[in-house]
Amino acid sequence: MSDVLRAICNDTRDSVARRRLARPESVLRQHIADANDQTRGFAQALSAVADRGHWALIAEIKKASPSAGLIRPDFDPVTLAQAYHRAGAACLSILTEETRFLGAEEYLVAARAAVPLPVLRKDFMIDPWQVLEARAMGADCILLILAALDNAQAAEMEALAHDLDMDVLAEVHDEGEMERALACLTTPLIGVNNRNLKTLVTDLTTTERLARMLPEGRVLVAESGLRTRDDLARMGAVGARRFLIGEHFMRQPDVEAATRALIAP
Ligand SMILES: O=P(O)(O)OC[C@@H](O)[C@@H](O)c1c[nH]c2ccccc12
Repeated sequence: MSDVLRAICNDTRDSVARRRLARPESVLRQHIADANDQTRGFAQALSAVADRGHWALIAEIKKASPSAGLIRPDFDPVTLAQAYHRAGAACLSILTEETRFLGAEEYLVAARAAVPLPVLRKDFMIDPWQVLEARAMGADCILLILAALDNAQAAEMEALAHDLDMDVLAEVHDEGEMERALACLTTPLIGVNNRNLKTLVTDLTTTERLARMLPEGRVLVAESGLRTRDDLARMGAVGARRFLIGEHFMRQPDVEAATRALIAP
């Protein structure tokens, strides 16, 4: 069986080596200092919505994916960000991985400038340099995929993100990764990915199984494969109030209407 995650991380390692030559750590740090841009409070924005009893949506901007191929040919990150914002999304998630997801740093920069929402940089973080890069491009939160990291790497990247005032979404897919995330990370945001990144198979019972492992002080983000109000209700039944949804919205001609329809009370 081919391991998609491993292949993507290998490509990412090469691409990071190239990008780092153009913008070494000192350059990124100077850029961050010069920009003097405040982050927007990603976890806080989700809680503000969830605590009022509404579904808190992290709305994803994604042109393509390894499982679906090209999802949205007429892709415009600014139009999509504005539609999500008008529809009441709490936050955005923007793919910056270039090879398999056809993402780009420019998409994140342009979308974030167009709306006041906090933004997750959705990428495969395997090197602390990428955390600085994320902050330099304007990310308010980074994703740490436990399946791609050992505990020491995850903890180091989380500490750096927090130093830079970014939030961290820890992503897990099985019991072992959940235990590791809870043991080595302090972030409240625990994402359960219903999609196995090694096989790309999606199964909503993943969140149902892992939700019960969450202790007090951590909050669940249900990720991937969510398309219907029934899906959200199912995730809600095990305590999820926060959802990360991309492909379903990217396939809709009217993204604003589809977003409203899914998260309406
Ligand atoms: O498009 P979906 O099935 O609604 O899923 C969104 C998001 O969860 C998915 O893009 C994702 C979750 N974890 C990831 C890690 C890397 C790349 C992508 C992802």
